[in-house]
Amino acid sequence: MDAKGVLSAAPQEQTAPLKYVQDLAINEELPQRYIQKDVNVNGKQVTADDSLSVPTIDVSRLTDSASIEEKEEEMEKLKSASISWGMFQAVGHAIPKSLLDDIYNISKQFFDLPLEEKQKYASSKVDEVFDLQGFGSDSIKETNADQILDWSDYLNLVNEPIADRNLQYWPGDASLLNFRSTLDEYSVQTRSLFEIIIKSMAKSLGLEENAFFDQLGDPQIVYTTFNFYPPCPRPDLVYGLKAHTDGGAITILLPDPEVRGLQVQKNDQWVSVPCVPGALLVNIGDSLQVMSNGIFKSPWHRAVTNSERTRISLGNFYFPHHDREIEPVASLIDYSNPRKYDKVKMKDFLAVYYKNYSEGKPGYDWNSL
Ligand SMILES: O=C(O)CCC(=O)C(=O)O
Ligand SMILES: [Fe+2]
Repeated sequence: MDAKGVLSAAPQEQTAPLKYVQDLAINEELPQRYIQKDVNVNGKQVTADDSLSVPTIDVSRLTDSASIEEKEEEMEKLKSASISWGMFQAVGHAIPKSLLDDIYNISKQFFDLPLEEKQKYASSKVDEVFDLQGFGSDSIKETNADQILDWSDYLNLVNEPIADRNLQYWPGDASLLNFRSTLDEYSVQTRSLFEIIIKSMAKSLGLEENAFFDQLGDPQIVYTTFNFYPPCPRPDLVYGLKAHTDGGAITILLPDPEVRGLQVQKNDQWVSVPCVPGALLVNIGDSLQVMSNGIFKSPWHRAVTNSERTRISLGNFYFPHHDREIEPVASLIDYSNPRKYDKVKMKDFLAVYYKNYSEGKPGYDWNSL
């Protein structure tokens, strides 16, 4: 999501953030509540097996500019990546490198603003279900007093539908020139990429191309989250973002072009995701895992910290509308793959998802409640 703050299980007061992590990184000793108790965050669990690497999909080969053979071949790769990893590097996506550079630079400029300026866009308490927007940092939720905090600040925005944008949280030109126009341009382009991917994913399973897309409803909800991870004095003990699954159908992530930090779990091992210039990282979220009846995986992933360099990432999260009900596509249910999930209203799904998220559990365990 994000996850981390955009959603809230129920209307409730939220404890104000203790501090922005950017401040902590400069000024203070590491507070206890960021320290993981039982893991060596950057330790042995990370695989050294070089043959385990996140697959790459050439999106240009999924479009009409490709031959039938190319399309079939790439669709097969997409299917296999979605089943076995739930994550891939998207290349050939037609979004100009200059636009990726612009949106990255704007993100960096936002976090570089003086704190008083950023606080103009600060998240306030949760006043509506599923609505914590703005600039903030991880905070202890009432539902989970033992929560260990993530070493990151964020700016969360509802991006689509455009009518639902809450512009008080969107840095305006007086703070940061071109923030809105650049994010707009980036979002138009990532939306086309999202549609190509989700339709190709349906076709790769032999479904009609809108089988997943239509379940998302109209309007769909798109959240944009900017993640800012300052250098951390104890990267061995502290997560930038604790392990989680994303809740939407698909996430399109612009990872930091130079600083690694994202890790994804595969075969019970953590695999570090390399920086690939010009690529976007796509991952499946819990709602698409449900719609695909568990055939596609919503991967368990996390961001680790480092002691030297700031890292920034930017995610666009494509969600079904809160009022939609989602369920496995009927033709993906059969004797060999019986129904894994009941029909569920997104609102109910998200309430459980967010609770699980803050407790460090996979969101899709909602079905066990
Ligand atoms: O910073 C990253 O690489 C991961 C971000 C992420 O997983 C998220 O925002 O949900
Ligand atoms: Fe994520």
